[in-house]
Amino acid sequence: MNRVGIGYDVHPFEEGRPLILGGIEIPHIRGLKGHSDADVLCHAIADAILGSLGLPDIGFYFPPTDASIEGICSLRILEKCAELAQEKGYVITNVDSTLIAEAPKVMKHAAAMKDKIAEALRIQPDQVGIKATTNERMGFVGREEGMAAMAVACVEK
Ligand SMILES: Nc1ccn([C@@H]2O[C@H](COP(=O)(O)O)[C@@H](O)[C@H]2O)c(=O)n1
Ligand SMILES: C[C@@]1(CO)OP(=O)(O)OP(=O)(O)OC[C@H]1O
Repeated sequence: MNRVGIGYDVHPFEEGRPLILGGIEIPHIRGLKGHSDADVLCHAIADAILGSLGLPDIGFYFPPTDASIEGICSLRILEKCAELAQEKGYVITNVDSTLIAEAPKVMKHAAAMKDKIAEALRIQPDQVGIKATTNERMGFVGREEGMAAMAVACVEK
């Protein structure tokens, strides 16, 4: 059986934090705000996988109220998603994602992000899609107030 899930996330920028996307630190003048490392791309991918498995969303497994996960590396969240898929007898066929951000340009880091995400999900880098677009200067992304990400995941058993 094949199943598909979707995920979406958004985080505001915050001065003085590192910018973590796809499990790597990307040079930029500021990072994203969050209870976790605020890796908006990994969060969208996590929700896509959880959705494909018919499970509750990321906040169920990693509640924003849980002080013990403050600053958690979102690759750990993807590892949990891979565990849950395995427990339910599914393999992750592929994930695809789009980061929506005015700046910085991220595609030069796509290969490094794919490697990290694939390792956490126990799949191959070519099973991980990463794309990026600006928001053509429109809306909160266009004003550089934050970033958004969307993702889909396919699983099979
Ligand atoms: N944060 C971003 C946004 C975009 N890119 C790359 O630039 C290309 C053009 O983006 P437009 O929004 O102007 O269409 C896009 O296809 C990406 O390759 C990026 O690297 N980082
Ligand atoms: C993983 C969590 C934990 O607080 O990360 P946050 O940084 O709060 O990010 P968000 O995408 O708003 O919600 C997911 C949360 O469950």
